[in-house]
Amino acid sequence: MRPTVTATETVRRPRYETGQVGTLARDWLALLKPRVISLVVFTGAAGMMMAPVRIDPFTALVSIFCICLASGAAGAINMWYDRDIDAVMQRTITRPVPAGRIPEGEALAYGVGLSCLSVCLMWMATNTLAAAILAFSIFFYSVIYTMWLKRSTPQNIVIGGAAGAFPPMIGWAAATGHMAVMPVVMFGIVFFWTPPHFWSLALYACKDYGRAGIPMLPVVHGARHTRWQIFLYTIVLLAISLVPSVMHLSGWFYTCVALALGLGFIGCAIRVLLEPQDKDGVSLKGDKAARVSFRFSLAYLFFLFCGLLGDHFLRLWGF
Ligand code: HEM
Ligand SMILES: CC(C)=CCC/C(C)=C/CC/C(C)=C/COP(=O)(O)OP(=O)(O)O
Repeated sequence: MRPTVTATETVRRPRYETGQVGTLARDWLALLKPRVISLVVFTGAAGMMMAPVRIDPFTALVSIFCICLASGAAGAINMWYDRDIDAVMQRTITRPVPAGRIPEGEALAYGVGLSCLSVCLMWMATNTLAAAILAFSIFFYSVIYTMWLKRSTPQNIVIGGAAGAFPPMIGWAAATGHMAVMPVVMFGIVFFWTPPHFWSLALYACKDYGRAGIPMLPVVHGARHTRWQIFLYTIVLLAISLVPSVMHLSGWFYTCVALALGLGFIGCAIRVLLEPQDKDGVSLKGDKAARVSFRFSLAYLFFLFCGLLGDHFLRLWGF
């Protein structure tokens, strides 16, 4: 059942400029959440490059394009379904569907159409395993996370985070046609990265989520509890990120990168924990530490996977 949104505060709705082709194209692009796609695609490409086989450049490009399409399609379905809550959150009110610039039916058709296209193309270009995981990721993000977990439990992104962790496995499967330990470890890294990534943002977007009636962790259990959870997850993340080193899947270069980034992320989490706050844990400093932690999370994942790739190629070239 679709919960009723309780809008208790009014939010500013921007003026819509009509008749501009560029503006319209930007809206269709915005439906795909392009900045999120960039990192999702990078993790998928990293999974593909870590695979111990040669994949021909054309197939590699098509596979990466399919991950890009699928991630965007899932984002469009997410924005179609969430149009009611996006319309009451300051952060999302300008999105094309709640702002009325793209009709909801067209957004849904776009998301479903691109989903089918991405899976079919992946299947034709690579193999059944890669296409199946791709289809499952779309289903997991748009149905399991968006339609079910997001509105029903504060553990929504812990479980739902699996959707965003599949791309390295998809990349690997596209290159090899089977699974192995390395892509599963990469899945684990993204899986445990997602909670500190998202909860850092949730700390400063808490009012928005509360207004929309979404049970995000800080809304349900408060900011103090969320700060501790971020800290604990960064510790678990450091441990998981060292699994490739412990299992001798990576060498000294990756170990150094993972240690430095992991300690950096824990440092951010400690700053979030110690930030001046009121008795409920609400920041007295405009959530500065949480904003830094969110930005760091993005850099963390990018550079950690760069570390894995760097190590892989260093070893391949005999260093
Ligand atoms: C279910 C898991 C996830 C949740 C709930 C989540 C949540 C969010 C939210 C709410 C934002 C802010 C978006 C906005 O303001 O429009 C964001 C930004 C971002 N997320 Fe995540 N995220 C998840 C997983 C991922 C994954 C797996 C990746 C990539 C591997 C990722 C990459 C990014 C990037 C790059 C941004 C910045 C976008 C920008 O600059 O506008 N996220 N995330
Ligand atoms: C290949 C494939 C299908 C990949 C999917 C990748 C994936 C799960 C990305 C999640 C990214 C994201 C911004 C989630 C936020 O959703 P939200 O609805 O909580 O955030 P919002 O409030 O900004 O809409």
